[in-house]
Amino acid sequence: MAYAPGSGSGDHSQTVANHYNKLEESGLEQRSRSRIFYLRNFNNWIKSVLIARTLEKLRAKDPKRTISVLDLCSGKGGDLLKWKKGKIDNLVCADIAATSVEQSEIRYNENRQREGNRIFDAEFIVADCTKDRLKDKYKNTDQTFDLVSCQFSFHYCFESYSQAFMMLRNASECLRVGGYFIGTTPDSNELIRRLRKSSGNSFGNEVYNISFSQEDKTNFPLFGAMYNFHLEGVVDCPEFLVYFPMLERLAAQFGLKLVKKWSFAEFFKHNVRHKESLTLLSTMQALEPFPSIGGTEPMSTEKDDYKYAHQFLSSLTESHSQDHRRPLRIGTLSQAEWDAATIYLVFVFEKVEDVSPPFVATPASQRLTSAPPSGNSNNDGEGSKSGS
Ligand SMILES: C[S@@+](CC[C@H](N)C(=O)[O-])C[C@H]1O[C@@H](n2cnc3c(N)ncnc32)[C@H](O)[C@@H]1O
Repeated sequence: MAYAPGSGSGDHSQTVANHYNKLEESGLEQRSRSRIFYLRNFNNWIKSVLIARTLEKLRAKDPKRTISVLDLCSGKGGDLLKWKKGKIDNLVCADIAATSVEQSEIRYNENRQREGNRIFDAEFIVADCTKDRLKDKYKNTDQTFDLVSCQFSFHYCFESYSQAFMMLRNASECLRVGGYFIGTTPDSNELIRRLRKSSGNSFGNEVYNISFSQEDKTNFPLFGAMYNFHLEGVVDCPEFLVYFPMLERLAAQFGLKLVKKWSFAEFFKHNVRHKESLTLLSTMQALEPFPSIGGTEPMSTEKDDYKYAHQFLSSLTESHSQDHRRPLRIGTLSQAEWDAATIYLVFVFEKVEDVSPPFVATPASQRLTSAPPSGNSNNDGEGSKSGS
């Protein structure tokens, strides 16, 4: 199987913007009734931990430093609270969906009022982060960042080489040396592995579905490898495979070096050992109580969806003393939600040098010989891996 050079077949940015603009903001009550209530909370937990750990790393290097953040594709401001908890000083949010940007600005202003102005300063920009140069849009012409975050959105830029180039330019151009570029995005190896296991051109379950329009399961273009992603009640739009070795290569041109890449499963296992992250897991209701708490129905009606939780609980019960009064209860995700969560990976790049970016974009794809992903999930581990 090979990745072939490609430049993307069409412009889907507007389709994506329209989709997110139309998306209603759901209230807490509505969210808690959603089939993916715990999945959404789990994804939020991943982001919270990633953000908190990265801010810790920045502060360990220089405790007194003020912290400026760029949130690329910031959406409706779902991470505003995380930035507040992280006690950052400045935030710039940019997103293509004008309605979302407006909603996030309102949310920020309400928050600022409640806090008597004692929260970070913020700026909100409507922009296509894959086509517009953000440096030209910041209020502060000398703007620099310590952290750039791109959550659940980076994949949109792999529509074409020039879009990926601009996204990385935006991510790195104002990032200071020693700063980090962090994000979450689908793992193309995992998507292709699941696609190949399926009999047709799509796969999924009751909470998510991914369908490819191309018939060929062996060759994918480096850019513009499109699939439709459907997540129950939240997302239904075109996305693009991010071939990670290509991302690393492009990032290197902008002075960004991969520090770490984890699958969500690895990230969870690693961070759940951390006391604060464990506490946060329960505060954020990121896992479903099993067995369910009196009177509440389990999220999934499929008994098999809790097979592993059941086995784990039985093993605990056997080793647990019999005289306790409260029933043993653990946290889990239904299998369908876990399968949707484990499509994703977490990445952390560090800006290691200020480079003059190659502003004339010679498609690196032209220079990349076929570089097959192994078809194995989570196999790249730590550090960088060349794509050719
Ligand atoms: C799944 S949402 C994630 C939002 C936010 N980062 C979060 O984690 O809550 C994807 C976001 O990417 C934005 N987006 C998609 N393509 C974009 C582009 N080309 N430029 C800027 N934003 C884009 C969408 O408008 C949407 O708000």
